[in-house]
Amino acid sequence: MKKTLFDKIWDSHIVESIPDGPDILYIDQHLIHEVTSPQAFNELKEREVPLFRPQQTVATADHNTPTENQHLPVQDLLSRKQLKELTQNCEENDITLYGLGHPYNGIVHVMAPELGVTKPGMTIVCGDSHTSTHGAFGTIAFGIGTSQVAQVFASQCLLVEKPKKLRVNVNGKLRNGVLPKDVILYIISKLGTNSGTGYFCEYAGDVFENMSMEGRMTVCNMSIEMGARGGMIAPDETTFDYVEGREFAPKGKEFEQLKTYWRTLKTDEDAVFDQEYNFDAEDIEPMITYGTNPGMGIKLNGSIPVEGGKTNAKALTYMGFKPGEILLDKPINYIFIGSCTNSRIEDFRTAAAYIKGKKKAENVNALIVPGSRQVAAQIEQEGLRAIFEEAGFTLRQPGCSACLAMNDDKIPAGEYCVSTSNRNFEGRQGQGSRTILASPLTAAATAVAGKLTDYTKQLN
Ligand SMILES: CC(C)[C@H](C(=O)O)[C@@H](O)C(=O)O
Ligand code: SF4
Repeated sequence: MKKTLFDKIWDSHIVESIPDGPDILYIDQHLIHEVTSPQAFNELKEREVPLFRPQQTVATADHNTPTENQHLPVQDLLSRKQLKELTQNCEENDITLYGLGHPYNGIVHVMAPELGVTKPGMTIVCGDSHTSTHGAFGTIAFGIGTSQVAQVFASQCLLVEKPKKLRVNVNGKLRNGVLPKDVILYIISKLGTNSGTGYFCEYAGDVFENMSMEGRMTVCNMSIEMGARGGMIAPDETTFDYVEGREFAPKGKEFEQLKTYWRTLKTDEDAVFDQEYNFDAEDIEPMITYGTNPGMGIKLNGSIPVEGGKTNAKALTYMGFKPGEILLDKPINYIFIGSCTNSRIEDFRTAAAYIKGKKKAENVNALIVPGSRQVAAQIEQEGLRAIFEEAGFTLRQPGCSACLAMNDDKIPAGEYCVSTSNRNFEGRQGQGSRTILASPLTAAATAVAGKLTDYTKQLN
């Protein structure tokens, strides 16, 4: 039978299949962070079950971590306690931890790929919904709940129902100034936040084939925002080149052998999907969201839909917008370039290229937060820090930061923030804060103009 990329990886990881029931799936790599691991460790302790394969788990601290003075003891008591707990749990269970201050520390979905922990053909889980990011490498990667974290700790396996299969094809050539973030915001705005429920999504077509790994990660990251369990892109030469030479990537002959296997990881022609959607690259323009879920997206120079039902009315009240309103030229006081969606080096290169020689507007607080220590180091090496600082942007240390305000980086109530993160839920960036999701280029241009602005006119 013809198989999809998803089938190939899934089927090769089945330890046992329960007839008409779930599969027991082998998990190659478990990633953990401070927020969703403590209960799972406690469960193991209570039941006196040892960790089965600690060498297949990697830990980082990212959600609660401060983005300033990371060399000092953490000020916030709750965060300090949680980080200490993570350290202790990792020590007691022989788990490698790249904690705060470690050169490999960063947001879990940024540091694992850049270290070569994430590789094609794997199964990867983490107690975090945006684990879908790793699907960019042609892996089956998805978020799990805390009790499942304990299950993986104890058995390196997961009891899980095989999801249905969905494919989103985008063909053609993207317009100038349209970034991967615009592509995924466009897809979600067209399909809605529930379209992926029960499915695992494969992204296919010219647009993804021509995308960098950073771009592919941005796209796969937001799969969960259309309800999909995960998203993936077939690995190709772009993927292999990215993985090659990374710290934990296989080397030499082993790498070459793996590459031969990885090349087989693509959907067979004529393989059947349960659902399929097609889009034209030429139709995609820079996107922003106007509401309180990531599906409420419009073109940067478009207008808010007039018809939208109750959710829309509630969302618009929260956002302080009106049906039919055009958001271009709307004054914005905060921008945030960061989060596991857009905090990789390419995102900062794009922003810096636009910002270079310009200044942020007086009214704007512009926050730049790299996804990892390695990205921070690259920003330094490539001279991007000077560009950001001369333009009046604030460059901080790595972490989830203002993506979810579990730390000190919060957007004040009532303020708009053009943010490169993935969620615009009520209060997501701080109580009463209003998030407008966008690409790093839209965020950078907003900071310079002090308002939402159509930067495409400035591009040549
Ligand atoms: C804290 C964590 C459980 C959560 C997630 O699962 O996504 C967070 O990362 C988020 O983005 O909301
Ligand atoms: S950056 Fe945001 S979306 Fe990503 S893991 Fe952290 S909190 Fe979740």
